[in-house]
Amino acid sequence: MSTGSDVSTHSSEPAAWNGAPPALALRGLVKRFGQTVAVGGLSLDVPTGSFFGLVGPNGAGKTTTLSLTTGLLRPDAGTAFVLGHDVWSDPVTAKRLLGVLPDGLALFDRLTGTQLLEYVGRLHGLDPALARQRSTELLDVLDLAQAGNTLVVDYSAGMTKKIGLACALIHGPRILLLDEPFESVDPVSAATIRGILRSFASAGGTVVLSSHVMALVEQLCDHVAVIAGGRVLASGPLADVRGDSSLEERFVALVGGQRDVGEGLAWLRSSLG
Ligand SMILES: Nc1ncnc2c1ncn2[C@@H]1O[C@H](COP(=O)(O)OP(=O)(O)OP(=O)(O)O)[C@@H](O)[C@H]1O
Repeated sequence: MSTGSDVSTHSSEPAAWNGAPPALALRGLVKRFGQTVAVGGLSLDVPTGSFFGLVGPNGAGKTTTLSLTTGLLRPDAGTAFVLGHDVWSDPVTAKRLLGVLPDGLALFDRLTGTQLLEYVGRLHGLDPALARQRSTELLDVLDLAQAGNTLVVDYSAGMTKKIGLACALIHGPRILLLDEPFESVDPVSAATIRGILRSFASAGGTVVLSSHVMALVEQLCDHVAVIAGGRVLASGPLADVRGDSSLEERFVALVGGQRDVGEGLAWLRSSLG
């Protein structure tokens, strides 16, 4: 397991690999928004073929880190390598390898689900017949077939998440980067998505997901990184990070800050009497 202290020894120098590069190598990523340091010198390796969980408290910098990794946000310092390709100096190659489900994704929501998927497939260079075949299959597997002719703007939150996932999958990426993929998704669809992701990983694909649900991360992921304050507090194989405790206990111990309400919010209780 690596911890925040040894992570700080990474630099933002170009990476050199011993053998095959990892799926993702983040090197000294920094991103500020005004006075806020969202990501403060974050370095992390995601092994190829791993099922990697990113966990951290609200505002820890998970979404910003994923956006820096996918080229959606430009870092103030540092860079990200996708299978050895620098996201900023070789963006086309790097992005072709990625399937991304961003947080609060902006979809072309005046298209129907079918149109959107075929459009995204064509953008990725699929020929029309293949884009259509894959979109039909994805809509079917994700239980969206009935909604294929509905405008995406009229989808529920969970349906929007699922069509976003389908968009991330349609070109057959090597690495999936998924920001809260299970948020708002019903249990049956969640089981389907778990099945899709597991079969992708067991075929050699790499999955990186962020989640606040520790039980889910423990169930799915073989590697995990705990992020807080824009830095990695711990990362490595799940069993090493977790140790003898549950991931949730380890998370709370690392991150701290749990508030005891005590006598506070008295007005909330008194209004009941
Ligand atoms: N576009 C932005 N403008 C200003 N501040 C931002 C912006 N995006 C993120 N931040 C700030 O950067 C920090 C990290 O935010 P980020 O969304 O990356 O955290 P997170 O770990 O994904 O949080 P959550 O679990 O709540 O989704 C927070 O303090 C947030 O307020």
